[in-house]
Amino acid sequence: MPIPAPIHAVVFDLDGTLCDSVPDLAASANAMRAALGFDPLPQDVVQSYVGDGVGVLVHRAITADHHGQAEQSLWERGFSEFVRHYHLNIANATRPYPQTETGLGLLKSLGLPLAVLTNKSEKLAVKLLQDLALDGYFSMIVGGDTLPERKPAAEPLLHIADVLGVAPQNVLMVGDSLNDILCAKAAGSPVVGVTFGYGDVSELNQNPDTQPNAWVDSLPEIYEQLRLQKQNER
Ligand SMILES: O=C(O)COP(=O)(O)O
Ligand SMILES: [Mg+2]
Repeated sequence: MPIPAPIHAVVFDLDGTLCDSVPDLAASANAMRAALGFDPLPQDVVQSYVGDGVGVLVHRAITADHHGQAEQSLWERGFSEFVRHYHLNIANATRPYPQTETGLGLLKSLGLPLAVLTNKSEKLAVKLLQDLALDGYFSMIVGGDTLPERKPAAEPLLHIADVLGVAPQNVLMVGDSLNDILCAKAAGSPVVGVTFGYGDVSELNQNPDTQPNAWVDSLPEIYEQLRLQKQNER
């Protein structure tokens, strides 16, 4: 399925879209669990806890349950231990996906402003993008605590569209998970899913409400589609 034209700006999710951050998130979740006296969790279990920000990740990692709510004082100890450890180790093993930099460079060559919209806190997102040397590609970085609401709400994407001066229907959201797709649909923006992230592609495809406009296996595929769009506009 083609991406609806015209696209005047592209907004990227971070974890599972621009970079594989699960190894460091799992290491920090397990450092936190060790500090609280709990056994470590496997990396794929921690992966299933990613996408709603660090506060929710800490609840899930303490209770070892996707829907779990830790007791308040335990959560506070866990949260401060997680953030302390993660801040120091945020880019130990986290790397951009193989085609991330190529894709961002190609999209910038089309003259499109690029932004990041993540549920990570803004401070951690900025640090991670700086440590991965990706920050220079983006005109804006919006985190889960930048505004009163975070993904899947439309607010942060509408805010980015507003600041960039682009109508929401001309902003393309690129993400790996349900929250990215729901946020884009709520904002009235087209959305592309990446098949290499943490979302479940077949589950998301089962329902039109959670299905993106298109799927790609790499970011340069988005460039190819937008380049053809631009050619056809001339
Ligand atoms: O859960 C998080 O901390 C962030 O996840 P996201 O970058 O995919 O929004
Ligand atoms: Mg993601």
